[in-house]
Amino acid sequence: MIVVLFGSTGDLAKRMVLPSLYELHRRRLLPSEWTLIGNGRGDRTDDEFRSHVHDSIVEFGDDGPPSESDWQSFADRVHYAGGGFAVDDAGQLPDVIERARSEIGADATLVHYLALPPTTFAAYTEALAAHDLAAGARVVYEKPFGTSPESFTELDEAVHRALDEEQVYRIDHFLGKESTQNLHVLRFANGLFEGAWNAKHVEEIQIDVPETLDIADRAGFYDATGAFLDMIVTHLFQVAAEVAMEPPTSLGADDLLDARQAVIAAFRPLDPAEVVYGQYEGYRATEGIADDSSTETFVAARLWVDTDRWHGVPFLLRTGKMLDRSAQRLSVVFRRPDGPLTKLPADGTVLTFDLAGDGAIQLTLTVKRPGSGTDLDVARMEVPLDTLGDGLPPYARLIADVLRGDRSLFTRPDGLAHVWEVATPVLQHPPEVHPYPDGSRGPAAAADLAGPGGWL
Ligand SMILES: NC(=O)C1=CN([C@@H]2O[C@H](COP(=O)(O)OP(=O)(O)OC[C@H]3O[C@@H](n4cnc5c(N)ncnc54)[C@H](OP(=O)(O)O)[C@@H]3O)[C@@H](O)[C@H]2O)C=CC1
Ligand SMILES: O=C1O[C@H](COP(=O)(O)O)[C@@H](O)[C@H](O)[C@H]1O
Repeated sequence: MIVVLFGSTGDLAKRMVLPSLYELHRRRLLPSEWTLIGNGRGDRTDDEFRSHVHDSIVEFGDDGPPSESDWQSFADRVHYAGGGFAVDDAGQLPDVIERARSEIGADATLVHYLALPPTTFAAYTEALAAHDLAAGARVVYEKPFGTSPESFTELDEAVHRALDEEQVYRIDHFLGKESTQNLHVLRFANGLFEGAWNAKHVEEIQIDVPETLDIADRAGFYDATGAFLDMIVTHLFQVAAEVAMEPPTSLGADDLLDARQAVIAAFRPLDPAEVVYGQYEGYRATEGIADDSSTETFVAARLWVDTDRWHGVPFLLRTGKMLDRSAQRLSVVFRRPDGPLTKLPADGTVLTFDLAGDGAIQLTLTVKRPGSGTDLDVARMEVPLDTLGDGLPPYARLIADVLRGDRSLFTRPDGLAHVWEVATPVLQHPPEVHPYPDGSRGPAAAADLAGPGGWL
């Protein structure tokens, strides 16, 4: 297997892709014969690139500096091909690939990872075809796959001129999180939940991803993108689809992918009146951000899923930068049962998937407080997923899936095409942007979107 990492000197490569490849190597999860070729527009020697890879692993890997023996066996397989890569000039890449093929086999599968600015995806795809590097290859696209409905369609067409859909892996790393995958396992493995996974029993779904992070490192990218495209129509929609999907025929790759894409087609186009935008007060003072920027750094939205299962159940989505805390929580809020007990708390039965870090599943229940009488209390139990085994970080997990040829945790163009239809009313009529203090909970207007129990 020959992994070509385009954009290998960039931010994502440094933070995620290179440390993940090393993690897979350390855990012996890479194929027995593999080579990594970093690509970029500048010129570097193999050793200079290896040194960059080492620094990335030390800074962003999970386990600190690599051991000498693990590092040496990794570094020996790392090469660099400079001079860029374009239709009219392929730079050094074809020669470096030829050398790799002569070492590990002429039939080695090519995996191209496009860790590049999204505006360059189409041009690099065309260049792969032009230089005969597309046939039989797997190609990984970072997010966002298109930055508008029009650019999505153009990119999709460019990709399918060069590749069959089976060759394409569009990454959304929230699908690679352990807790996200546990959503369908927990639901379909436990009658307790599958029987109650519908509008009769569920009051609302909340997907809440507040971040304390600012955008200083990525001002240019962020100001052109905003929270709605960066997080809502990508990660939060995909997670919503994981919750909302109908039972797939099996948990096999194609069936899971089908089920997720099918339910996205039932997402109702968002109503701008049900979307709140905010911008943190210090945003415009950031270097690289215009004094009058109206980019949203916070979004709260009420999404409806038009299937019988979810009729009338709001999916409340919220995310923002520079908030008072960081969390990634998906909560299924169950309805209060009719019956002899009155004055039940609105959030007295909640199943929560903590998507951050190693992940956890929490169950909040209304119980009787010990003692005389029937005083109620709300208690929470938790299963931290790392107590059950050693999971892989999301990027490592998804890269391992690409290497195995498993597309179940990737996105598909039919689903993405509908995502743009759902987003269009908001893109055409963006809501007013409410300022919010740095380190706060976001604009007060967002509170009104939530149901009787408020945001959890
Ligand atoms: N950074 C992050 O945290 C995340 C990023 N992503 C996605 O990953 C992809 C890469 O992001 P990121 O690494 O931050 O991006 P960068 O801006 O760091 O760009 C990556 C590399 O692309 C190369 N490049 C090739 N062609 C061009 C070009 N025409 N203009 C500019 N650079 C070019 C550059 O390398 P060289 O100069 O060597 O050619 C650059 O270092 C994007 O699609 C992004 O949306 C997704 C999630 C998180
Ligand atoms: O893709 C992105 O995700 C991160 C949050 O993801 P994490 O799980 O790695 O913390 C977000 O901060 C960033 O803005 C967005 O581009």
